[in-house]
Amino acid sequence: MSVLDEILDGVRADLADRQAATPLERLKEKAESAVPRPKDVAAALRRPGVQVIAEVKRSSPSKGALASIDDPDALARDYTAGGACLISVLTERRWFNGSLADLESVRAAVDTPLLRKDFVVSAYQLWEALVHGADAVLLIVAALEQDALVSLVERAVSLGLTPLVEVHTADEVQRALDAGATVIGVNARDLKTLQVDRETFAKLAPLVPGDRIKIAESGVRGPHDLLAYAGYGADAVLVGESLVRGGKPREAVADLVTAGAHPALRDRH
Ligand SMILES: O=C(O)c1ccccc1NCC(=O)[C@H](O)[C@H](O)COP(=O)(O)O
Repeated sequence: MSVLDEILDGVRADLADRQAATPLERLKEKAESAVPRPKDVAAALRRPGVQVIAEVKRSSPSKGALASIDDPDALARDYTAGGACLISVLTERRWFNGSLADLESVRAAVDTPLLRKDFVVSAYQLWEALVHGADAVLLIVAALEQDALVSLVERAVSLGLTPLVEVHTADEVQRALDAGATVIGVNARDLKTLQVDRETFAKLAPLVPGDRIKIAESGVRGPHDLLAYAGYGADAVLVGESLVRGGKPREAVADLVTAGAHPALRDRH
């Protein structure tokens, strides 16, 4: 069994518990009564230069505990002050020590668009994302059969959520395009082996049509990695570990944003 399979088993078990506690109809009532329409995440990602997506990440399967992050809203404020265009909030509990409460807390703290970073296998999780303040939601191609991926992309869009469709192989790029993805994340991390290969983006980016938004995920240690990804056409980078471990998240994001704003990178869309 791969790491991804293990993660998905736990996700399905925890999801069943939440569905038993809060029926879908209740989520829908909450969404219709008290939730503003999600923000236009694609517009944020299409701003000039290479954008920075900053992640709230306490732990991970590959590195274990990273940072306690007792105050996710304070971290989100630092990310926003540094210039992040989108904040990724890991909500998976067992491996990442995240929660929907984290998403809700960050939503209350900043106006920056938010990505629910989880292992989505059901439309119920899209409604959860909406109700807890997300503007975008991660859909991992490797975790989904094609019919489920197509259905979840359509459902997310119908709810106003921007699907960030994550790939790691050429076949998954094609599946993402076939599903209508407009925002494609290329994860340098193989979710089955946990190995990080920063060359993955260079290999797959040419397969993504120029009218789609390309995000380079994982392995960004600093501005040099952002510039390397930019050289292969990244519109944005998604960064977790180096930000939560570095001790100065606002400054670290600002350094990445400055690199992404280099004049040579401005006219890219
Ligand atoms: O980070 C992991 O170990 C991991 C393992 C299995 C599935 C997903 C995983 N991480 C989610 C991500 O993709 C990263 O959190 C995100 O791309 C940021 O990566 P990094 O900057 O390297 O922390």
